[in-house]
Amino acid sequence: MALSHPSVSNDAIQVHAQNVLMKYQQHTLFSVADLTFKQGDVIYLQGDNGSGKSTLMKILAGLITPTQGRVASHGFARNPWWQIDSLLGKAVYLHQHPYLFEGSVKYNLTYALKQLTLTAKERHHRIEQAINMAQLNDLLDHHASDLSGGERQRLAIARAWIAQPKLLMLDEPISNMDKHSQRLVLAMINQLKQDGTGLLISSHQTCGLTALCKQHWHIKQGTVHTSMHVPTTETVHQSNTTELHYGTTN
Ligand SMILES: Nc1ncnc2c1ncn2[C@@H]1O[C@H](COP(=O)(O)OP(=O)(O)OP(=O)(O)O)[C@@H](O)[C@H]1O
Repeated sequence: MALSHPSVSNDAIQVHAQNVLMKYQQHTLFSVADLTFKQGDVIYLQGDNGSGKSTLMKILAGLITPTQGRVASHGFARNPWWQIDSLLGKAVYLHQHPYLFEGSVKYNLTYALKQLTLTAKERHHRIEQAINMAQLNDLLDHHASDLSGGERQRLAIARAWIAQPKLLMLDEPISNMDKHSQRLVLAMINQLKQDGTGLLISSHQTCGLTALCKQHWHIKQGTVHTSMHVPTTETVHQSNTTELHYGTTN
C-alpha cells in the first residue's frame, strides 16, 4: 500500500517503486515493497548515517538501478524515443554537495532558465525573484567554484527553484548552513511547496524544514517505514510512527 497526499489524484505526476531491494556487495542496505513519490507530497526522509537515504533518492531519480525491483514514472510528458525507459530528469536529485556549472553565479542561474519555455519578461522576473530570495545579488559575478559550502547550496537551490521541477529531492539541503542561509532556503522550499512541487527532503534531525513536511519516510533496520505522522523535535527519538512497509532483507 502506498501513501499519497489526499488532495492529489492517482494520475498525478509521480515516481513509483515496487519490490525494491538495494544491496552493495553482499550487504543489504534496504528493501521496500511499495513507495510512491508524487506531486504535492512533502516528505521528510530520515535515517542514520549510512542507512541509505542518498541511495534511495538516487534510485528514484534513475541515477542508480536497484539490485531488484522496478521504478517507473507516470504522468510526465513522453520521453523522446531514445530515452524510452529513462527515469532521468523526472524526480530531480539535488546532491548534498551540489554540482555547479563552470562559470559565474549568474551563468548558473540563467542556464537553468534556458530549459524553460518562458517569455523574456517572465524569465527576467523569475531570475530576479530567485536572486532576491537566495540573496545572491552581491555574488552574481563571482565564479561558482569560489563560493563557500553554504553559498553553493543556496545557489543550487535557487537554480532548482527557477527550473521548477515537478518532483525535487533535496539531500541534507541545510547542512553546512548558518541560520541566515537556512531561513532563505526554508523560504524557497516553502514557495516550491506552495507551487505544488513534490518534495522529498532528507535530514538527520527534525528542524524548520522537516516541519514543512506532511509525510515521514524512515529507513531503519533495512526497511523503509512510511507514515503520515511527521515527528516533531520532541518526538523524533521515539518509535511511535505507524510502520506500514516491511521488507525482508538478506
Ligand atoms: N557505490 C557504492 N558502493 C558500495 N557501497 C556504497 C556505494 N554507495 C554507497 N555505499 C554505501 O551504502 C551505504 C549508504 O550510503 P548513503 O550515502 O545512501 O547513506 P545516507 O543515509 O545518505 O548517509 P549520510 O546520512 O551519511 O549521508 C553506506 O554505507 C555507503 O558506504
